[in-house]
Amino acid sequence: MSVQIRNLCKTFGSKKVLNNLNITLEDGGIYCLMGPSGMGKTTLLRIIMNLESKDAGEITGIDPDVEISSMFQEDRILPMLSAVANVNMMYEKKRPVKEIKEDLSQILPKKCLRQPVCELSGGMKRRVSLARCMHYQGKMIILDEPFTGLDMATKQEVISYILKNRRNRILLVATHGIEDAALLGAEVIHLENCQELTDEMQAAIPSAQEMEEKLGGEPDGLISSSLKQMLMGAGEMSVGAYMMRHMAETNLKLLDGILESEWENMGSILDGRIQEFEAGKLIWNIGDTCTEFAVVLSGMVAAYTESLKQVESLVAKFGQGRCFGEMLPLSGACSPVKVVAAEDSRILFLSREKLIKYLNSLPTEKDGSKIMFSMQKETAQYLHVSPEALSKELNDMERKGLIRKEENKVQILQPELFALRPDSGIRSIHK
Ligand SMILES: Nc1ncnc2c1ncn2[C@@H]1O[C@H](COP(=O)(O)OP(=O)(O)OP(=O)(O)O)[C@@H](O)[C@H]1O
Repeated sequence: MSVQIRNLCKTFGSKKVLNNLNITLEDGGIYCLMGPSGMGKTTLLRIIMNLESKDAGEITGIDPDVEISSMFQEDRILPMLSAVANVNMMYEKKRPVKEIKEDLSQILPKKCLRQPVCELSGGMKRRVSLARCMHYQGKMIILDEPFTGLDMATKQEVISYILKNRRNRILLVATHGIEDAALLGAEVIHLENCQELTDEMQAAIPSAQEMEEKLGGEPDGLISSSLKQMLMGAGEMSVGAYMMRHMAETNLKLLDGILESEWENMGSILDGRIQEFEAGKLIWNIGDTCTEFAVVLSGMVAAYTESLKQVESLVAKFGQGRCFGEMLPLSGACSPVKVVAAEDSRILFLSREKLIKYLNSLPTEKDGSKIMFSMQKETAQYLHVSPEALSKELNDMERKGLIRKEENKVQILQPELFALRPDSGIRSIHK
């Protein structure tokens, strides 16, 4: 059953904060709550959680006392307990420490898991709070500014953790970053669009001109929200580059099931070559045709895409054991990204031809085409649309002249519609 917020009103003294607010949160939906600072995001979340009284209106479809797990703007963790103990407190019947440690090590360095959390950095404490929240069972997860203090790479790890552990619960995240919505595959709820604005509220909202100055051009409302977010988050990234980022987030590995110790051997079986790259050296350039499949044997590589304005944006980082650009050699596509060694790295390149033969000889679920199919399905799920809806949206956009679909790429013809905030995560990182 969906959660319905109807005609909600809240006043503090003489200040109207929420005025006849209406929002519906569908079962299993992912939402980002956005709005100018002071617009009432935290107040709304607190009312949903029954921590703040409302003046009028009703919220149905959720029992706030037992069905909501939440992460507040401040970390509500016990400072003298370890991360593991803080998380294990969420269970009446304690879970094995090993299990909690394994879970936490997805977002925290292993060595800090048994330390009192008061000794951890601000960003680490945020992650302990988040893990506690994710471990509580319920119907809805509420996160208030969960990404403060996290760099882009950590944020991607944390988002991947959230998506993996969400288990189809409603996810409502208050945030200021539009790229967070794209990374989460969330529908954006603009608080100012869901209520009757008083003159005072209206005055607090930046004007279109102020927004334009701040954002460098407002995106148009032509395109459906999930796809628009995908493209905004992706900048002028091709679908291939976007999928690459998605793969980094979801930790998909084509070589899953093959022992790490076997990878170098695969090099000899599959006509592979190992090459060393010093930090900063270019591995793949945009537009290179990929005929080889690359595995990071040691070090770290970073993939960047380039916008029409020549701004480079980090797509994803791939560390030891990760394969990058899996889809590209398999489909024989041109590289939509530039890959650079972020540290001194050893890369194993496998021949595409031999690799495909090898994959075809594997049991059917390891077959290349099936992997490609599941990737598409995953991307559609990640964007929170059905695969049919995804392809329909792309067709509609093509008809409107917004994009041109190529075999493996989507070229954006009107980039101004997808303008990015200059302060979004999509920024010039690499010169
Ligand atoms: N307990 C309170 N008493 C009086 N005023 C309050 C109280 N809580 C919030 N407010 C006011 O209500 C308005 C909305 O605050 P709220 O924290 O919900 O905004 P927000 O959108 O979450 O802001 P931010 O993005 O900066 O976190 C602000 O003007 C704030 O000063």
